[in-house]
Amino acid sequence: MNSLHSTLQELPAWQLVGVSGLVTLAISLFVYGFHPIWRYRLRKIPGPTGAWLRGSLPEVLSHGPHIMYTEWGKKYGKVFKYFSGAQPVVVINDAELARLASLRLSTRHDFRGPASLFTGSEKAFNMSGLFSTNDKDFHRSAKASWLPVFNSASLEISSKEMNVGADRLAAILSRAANEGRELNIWRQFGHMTMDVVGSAAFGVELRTQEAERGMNSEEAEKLVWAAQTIFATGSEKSSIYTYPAAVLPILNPLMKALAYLFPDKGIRSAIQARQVLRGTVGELVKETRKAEAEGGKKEQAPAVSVHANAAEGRKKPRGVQPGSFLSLMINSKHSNGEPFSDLLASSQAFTFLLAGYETTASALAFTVYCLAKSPQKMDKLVKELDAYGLDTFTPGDLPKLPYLEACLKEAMRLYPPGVFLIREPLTEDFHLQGYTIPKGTWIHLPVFTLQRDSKYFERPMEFIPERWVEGCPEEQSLNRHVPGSWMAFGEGTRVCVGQRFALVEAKITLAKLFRKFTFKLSPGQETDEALGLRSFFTLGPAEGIFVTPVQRHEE
Ligand code: HEM
Repeated sequence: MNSLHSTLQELPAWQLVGVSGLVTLAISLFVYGFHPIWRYRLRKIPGPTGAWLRGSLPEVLSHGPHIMYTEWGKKYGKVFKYFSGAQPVVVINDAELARLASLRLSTRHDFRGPASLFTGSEKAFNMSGLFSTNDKDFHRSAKASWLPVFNSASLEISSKEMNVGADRLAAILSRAANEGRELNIWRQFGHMTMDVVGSAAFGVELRTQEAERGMNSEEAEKLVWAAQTIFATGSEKSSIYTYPAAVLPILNPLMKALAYLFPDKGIRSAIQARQVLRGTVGELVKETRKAEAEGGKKEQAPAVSVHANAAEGRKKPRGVQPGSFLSLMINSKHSNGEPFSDLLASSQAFTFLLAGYETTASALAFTVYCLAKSPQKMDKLVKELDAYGLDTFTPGDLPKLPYLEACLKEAMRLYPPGVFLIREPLTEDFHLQGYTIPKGTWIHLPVFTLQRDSKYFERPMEFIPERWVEGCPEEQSLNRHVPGSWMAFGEGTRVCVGQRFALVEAKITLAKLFRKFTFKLSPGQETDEALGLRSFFTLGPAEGIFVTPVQRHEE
């Protein structure tokens, strides 16, 4: 000690200042790494301590929130906290409280992947979609602009495109069935939903499905790649620059500069994927504007991947025509009467494409997965469809198929495409039944965990569609009907705007496919672990879901 003292005394003053500066910095960093202020503010909420600086981010990244939230829920109860790097997160693991939070909070935190390092117009584009925006006025006018696409008359029109999409998929499945070949149904549904979004929303035939390779399939394949990449590069581990910014936010400007100057693979892919999607959508917006200026000829003028619009030649129905989503956006106005800019209109279309594609594909693939594992339930569904007897469906047919609805709802209970709902009180602390959650805390409502909780569902890990069929004994005995215990589409002002569209699309597809096929699950995928279930915000299998379709009737 004495020798340290004398060494310090011998140092010139400037070196002494430098050393004390470094020591102070090291001590501050050391203390900061425990996040004492946040820990104090959230002291009444239990949760894992986590590692210095990184908190529990490594566990969440490596196992996925679906596993960690379930594990922590068992240990810490109905409200718990953890640190995602420097960021405090409160998880509300109670159905009724979670529902209350989703109803009362209308702002979300943004994601942390490469997109969090974007600046300028790229950032503005990213933050202006209906999902990402936190501007309440803009959100209200944007949501109102979206809604006509999902009213009954519009869905009636879109359902034609949905039937076409499912027919194309059936053609692919027929080939596989004839060859006794397995295929990745998750991937196939991904292509189909991309096609449906393309035609129903933009009046464009993307033709991503393999049986229908059109002249634009390469371009469409790029779109699928781009959408997948945006989902895949959403987390902190996608780039070397995102993790440091998550644990030490002070490094954010430096990481932004480095990512700009020396982009790594994660940043490059994220930028490239956005460029592909923005380019496509931007062109569509331009074409739509041009067609509108020329006098409403839009329907003949989709910009890219143009094939004859499948909906051409119909009588004029009342709903929104395929492709008119963009016209709606272009003609939308802010609450002060100002029209949406091209950037805002494009950002909505970009959101439509992203939000409407993987979620619906996963819901479909997991329904086939659950049914393939439960031949008796599959048989019951097939019988319901055969008794109904149709091969082409309109939205009006769907309420007459209660078991179909129950199968989809039950699969989405076990495998909700969105693992948790996201909220953040931005401007003031949030008070929830005795808990005070300071503004700036991320709030997660763990849909996956709640929907598998034995508090709300008897035999929660079993696929029992009957718990959703009104009047079935299981509906009473296995389902406690607690509000908030099934929230696969969210709740409140931020509830999924595409819910009706997704349900019509998924039901029509399942109805058409199970009229023609049953499915055999390839071995080695029977459990979540074997499937390599992974999650970040969305839930999916590691590689896919592999099934062999079996033709029900001779072709
Ligand atoms: C099975 C399919 C789908 C599932 C499971 C799903 C799920 C969700 C969830 C959980 C949310 C967040 C809700 C909340 O925070 O309360 C959401 C929001 C959203 N979804 Fe979906 N979604 C699906 C299909 C679609 C489709 C087909 C579209 C578009 C056509 C779409 C567009 C959106 C948009 C724009 C939002 C943000 C709404 C807002 O913030 O106001 N979704 N979705």
